[in-house]
Amino acid sequence: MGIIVVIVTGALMVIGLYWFVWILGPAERQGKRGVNLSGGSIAAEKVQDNYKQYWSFFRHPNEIETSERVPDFVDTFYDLVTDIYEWGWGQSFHFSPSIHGKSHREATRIHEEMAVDLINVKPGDRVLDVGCGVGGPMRAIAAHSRANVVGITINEYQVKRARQHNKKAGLDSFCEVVCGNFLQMPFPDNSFKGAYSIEATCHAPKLEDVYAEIFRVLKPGSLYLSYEWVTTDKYISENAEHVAIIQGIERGDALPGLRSYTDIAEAAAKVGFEILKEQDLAKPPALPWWARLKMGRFAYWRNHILVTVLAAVGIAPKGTVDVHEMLFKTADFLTRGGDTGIFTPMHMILCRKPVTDSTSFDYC
Ligand SMILES: C=C(CC[C@@H](C)[C@H]1CC[C@H]2C3=CC[C@H]4[C@H](C)[C@@H](O)CC[C@]4(C)[C@H]3CC[C@]12C)C(C)C
Ligand SMILES: C[S@@+](CC[C@H](N)C(=O)[O-])C[C@H]1O[C@@H](n2cnc3c(N)ncnc32)[C@H](O)[C@@H]1O
Repeated sequence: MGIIVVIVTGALMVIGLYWFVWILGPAERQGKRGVNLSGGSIAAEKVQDNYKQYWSFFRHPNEIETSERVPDFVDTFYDLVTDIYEWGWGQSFHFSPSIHGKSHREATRIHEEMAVDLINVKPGDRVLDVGCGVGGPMRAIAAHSRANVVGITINEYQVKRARQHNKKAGLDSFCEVVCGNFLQMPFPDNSFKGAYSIEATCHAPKLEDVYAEIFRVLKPGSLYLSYEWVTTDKYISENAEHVAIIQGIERGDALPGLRSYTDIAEAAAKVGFEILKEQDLAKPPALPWWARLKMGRFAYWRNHILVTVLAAVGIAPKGTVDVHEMLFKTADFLTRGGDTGIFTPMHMILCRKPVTDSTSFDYC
């Protein structure tokens, strides 16, 4: 009898310790804890309703390409997912190629630093981060380049989080965060010496519209780099499995219809950019960007149990379980997109705003 009590007590202590570490401990070494999951700026009791509205809107992404309501629903999406992303992924909301011998964190940073290295900015230059999330890339880029980075995101909650992180990292004098729509940016013409967007412009219903805005605010002669989400040349629109994978990615990531890799340079050229370079960074010899998603599978199950328990006891908002389940399924679609090679989240394009006779005077 005595031995059974000891074993049961020991087992309970181990389980308790496990939950303590995973509930109270942050998933990616820093950032969110499970007990702090929220619905962003949405009141806890409205999270489930907002999730339902989001889901019914994004059920048919191809049919909503022209909808003016897209930015509002993208905003709702980021209220719903921002805490879960930070908790389970970190402060950089994007993928990067895996690198032998380097951690995810290091690989992420290398991918971010490459973006700013390619746009040739100097210390003190004013650079625009289009769709900045909670600012993981912005901080890495400011620290690496000593440029002044201005980030824009449509989501108020992300602005709050990004400013907190900037301050905590001691980078608030280099990093500014603005809440706004990248389709109508609150910046004067010719006001930035460089711009980049990391896995963000895929949310624009029409790529030309956001590219035209970026073109407008850039100084002539300066460079813009983007990592785009696209279907590759392996995607066959008559293949039912391919279509299901792409639809799964669109629905779970608030995308108003994924574009083909051929659309990117076309959109950039249409608004006036010169194309300097275009490359799918996911192609071999790059190691799979989706390896991190695959490796996390066990953690997702654990997170699912955790979120269910936290929602049941009223710590996390009720709809958190639905949102987490949606992300769980999305991770699978993304992995299949990577395995089949029909999708890439890192189709890179590097462009320049040309210097014309009438504008050359502005570039100094
Ligand atoms: C660029 C975009 C976001 C890309 C990624 C940062 C996110 C895409 C899918 C997300 C996740 C899927 C599974 C989640 C898991 C179930 C949970 O337990 C922990 C968080 C996840 C790993 C989450 C993290 C972020 C993503 C990888 C899009 C929106 C354009
Ligand atoms: C997947 S996150 C990437 C964030 C950041 N680039 C990173 O890598 O961490 C996409 C970002 O684009 C922003 N976004 C989407 N649509 C937007 C719009 N219309 N205007 C401004 N920001 C937008 C989202 O709010 C979010 O911050």
